[in-house]
Amino acid sequence: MRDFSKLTLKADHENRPLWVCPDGRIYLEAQSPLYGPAYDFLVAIAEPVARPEFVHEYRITPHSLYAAVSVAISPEKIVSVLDKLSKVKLPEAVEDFVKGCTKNFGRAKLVLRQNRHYIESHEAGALRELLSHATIRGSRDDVKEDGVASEDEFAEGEVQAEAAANRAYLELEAELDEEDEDAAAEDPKAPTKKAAEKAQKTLSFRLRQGAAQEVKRIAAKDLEFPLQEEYDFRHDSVNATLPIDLRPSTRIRNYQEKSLSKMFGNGRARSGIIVLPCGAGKTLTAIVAAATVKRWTLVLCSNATAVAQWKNQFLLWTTLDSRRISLFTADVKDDLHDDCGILITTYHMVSFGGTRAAAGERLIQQVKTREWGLMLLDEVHVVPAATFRKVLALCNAHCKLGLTATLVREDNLITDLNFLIGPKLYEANWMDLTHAGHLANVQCVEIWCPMSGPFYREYLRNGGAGQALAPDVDDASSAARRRRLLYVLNPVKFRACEYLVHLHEARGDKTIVFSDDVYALLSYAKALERPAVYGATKEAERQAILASFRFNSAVNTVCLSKVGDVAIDLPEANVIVQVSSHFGSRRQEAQRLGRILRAKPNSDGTDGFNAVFYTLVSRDTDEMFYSTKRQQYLVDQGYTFKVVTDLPDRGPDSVLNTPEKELDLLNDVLTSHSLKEEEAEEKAIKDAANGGIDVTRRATIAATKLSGGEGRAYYEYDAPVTDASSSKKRHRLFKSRAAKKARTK
Ligand SMILES: Nc1ncnc2c1ncn2[C@@H]1O[C@H](COP(=O)(O)OP(=O)(O)OP(=O)(O)O)[C@@H](O)[C@H]1O
Repeated sequence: MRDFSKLTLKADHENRPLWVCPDGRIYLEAQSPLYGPAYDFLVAIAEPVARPEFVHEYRITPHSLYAAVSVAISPEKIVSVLDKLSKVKLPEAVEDFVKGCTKNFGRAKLVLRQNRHYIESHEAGALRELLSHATIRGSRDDVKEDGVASEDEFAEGEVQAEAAANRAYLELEAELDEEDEDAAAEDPKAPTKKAAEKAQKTLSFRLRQGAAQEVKRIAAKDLEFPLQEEYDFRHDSVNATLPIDLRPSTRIRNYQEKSLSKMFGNGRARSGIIVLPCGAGKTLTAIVAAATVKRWTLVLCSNATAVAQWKNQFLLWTTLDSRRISLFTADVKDDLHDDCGILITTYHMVSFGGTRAAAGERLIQQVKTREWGLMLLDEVHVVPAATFRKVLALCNAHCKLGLTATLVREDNLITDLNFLIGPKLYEANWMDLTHAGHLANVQCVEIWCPMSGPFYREYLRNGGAGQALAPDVDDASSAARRRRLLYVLNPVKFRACEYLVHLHEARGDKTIVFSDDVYALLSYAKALERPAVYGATKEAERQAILASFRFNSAVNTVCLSKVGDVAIDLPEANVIVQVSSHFGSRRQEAQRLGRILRAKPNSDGTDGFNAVFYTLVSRDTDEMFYSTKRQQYLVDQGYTFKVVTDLPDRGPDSVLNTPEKELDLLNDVLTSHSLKEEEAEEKAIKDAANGGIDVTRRATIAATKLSGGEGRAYYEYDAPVTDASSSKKRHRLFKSRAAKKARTK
């Protein structure tokens, strides 16, 4: 419990939009006339935590401050603007935190010259602090042979190396000491010519090949000394220029411009991450960055389909000659352009450690030895941490731009991204983009489906709702799988899905039925008589199904497995019916919603919504808990979930309209223990990513975290579950428990 009652309100607090709390939390009133400028400022200096309709929550963290300072917002400015916008007197703790966290920012830089990394600083003390860490010291290359570091100074050191391994460090130590002494001896009020020269002098030391990443990580994490990465591309006289310009018809939107202005703030290119919702145009934003830097550009995608899409987008938005774009995938290995060009490939193609064919080997050597001007990293949230690190260690780029829709991962690479790529440069607000018409206005609906009696009985026998496994069920993992199938194929849920598919087809909508479980997906597709695309679907068949969904008005529904979460482009889709989801993954939920986020004209004009995201959840099962957890990210972006407890079904027209058919389905579920479809799916997803991009990482979460409705916003339609009429729809086990509880009260 946080008590902020001692904050001192300013007299004119009504005119100010922020509450700044001593623990670094900031609350923004979204109705304030100053919302626009306050939002722009906050998004630059703090992390958005939740942005529902009326009050947004942000938090100042060392990373967010690092990002702010790297886009040239000084600590003094952060403090003064916060104070100006705050309704309360700025807490001292906040001021101290800002100053403490930012004291080292911008003091040293990591720069690339002739394909080698250097740490540069104007301050001797900064380099000494960095070199005080044994690993950084050990990562230092010989400083004398490159001639870049001020050789005279380093050579003047009086300390003799006692051990060969320590030699370079000791020399630098001595030089840095001398530099400090000189500086202290000078009168700060009347700087001499020598002092002025010294102030301009850039000290640097060179790092061993491949050590830059680790040095950056240690500097940021252990020494709280983030190394800035900037590329002065306009004055790069070493690397060739790429003849790339935007087409005259290309117009970028204001949020795309804003994100780019953070990247190119001072005429140099800064490394970092741009976070834009799915469908908001990350690709074009990155293409504009490439057209600004105009140097060798390496684009890394999560799979081969995305590689082809990127090439098309470069040709669509720019005047670049297609011969300057090379692709590197399992099937295509274009040579790099002789002069200057763009290479589009996948993370896996670069990180692959096995034996390559001659063409692949030749290309990868070029990738490794080239000094890339810009590296564009697509979908940074889905790449496995090890692959990511390997790719970044292999390729040297002056500037790295990461792109993502959701800066959430179920592993801890998110904090690592701050030093592997750079700080978050910009994060757009989903709701602002929706209101401006750049994204579809999506209505999120959760439909609670009671379990049918026989299915629930089996669910409990197999260990559902905290029950012990029935004596004849001995294999816990098969039981878990069976439980999952039982709630996914719950006949009530099936009929709800059938109803929605028919409803939206009649309205001329384009509907995607999503199921993570392939067995369930195929069962739904077969019963609904609609096409399905999943991991094992052959490429030609997949293309044919997706093309007919997009362009044939007679094919308005497609069933998709998790292969559809990334790199399947279906801009026409405006309805999602999610029948099965992968545990509690917030990222996957956001990505799925992203499939229907492309801006579209109102299809029916109801309530201003032009897309619907239905999640069907079997009541009183584990799915309820997972669903809450999954929705958290979207709730934080301002989406509200309407809960519907009583959806009509197709009655006698349903394909599951008799108890006998339900029992047949139950029988199928109970006899289908095999995991082979799931294994085939995993393999196909990996193959699609050229062997190894894990898009299905499972979350390991404490059970307690699954149970709370923390921060969840929803409206319940129809009768609330606690009222007497709704208890009729409850499963009898819960009814008898509720009755027992009532009796004991
Ligand atoms: N400035 C713009 N002007 C016109 N169209 C744009 C603009 N920016 C993006 N678009 C269009 O918006 C659509 C979505 O763009 P894009 O595929 O880059 O989005 P994304 O953010 O990468 O989405 P996803 O995460 O789903 O891949 C594309 O059809 C693109 O052509």
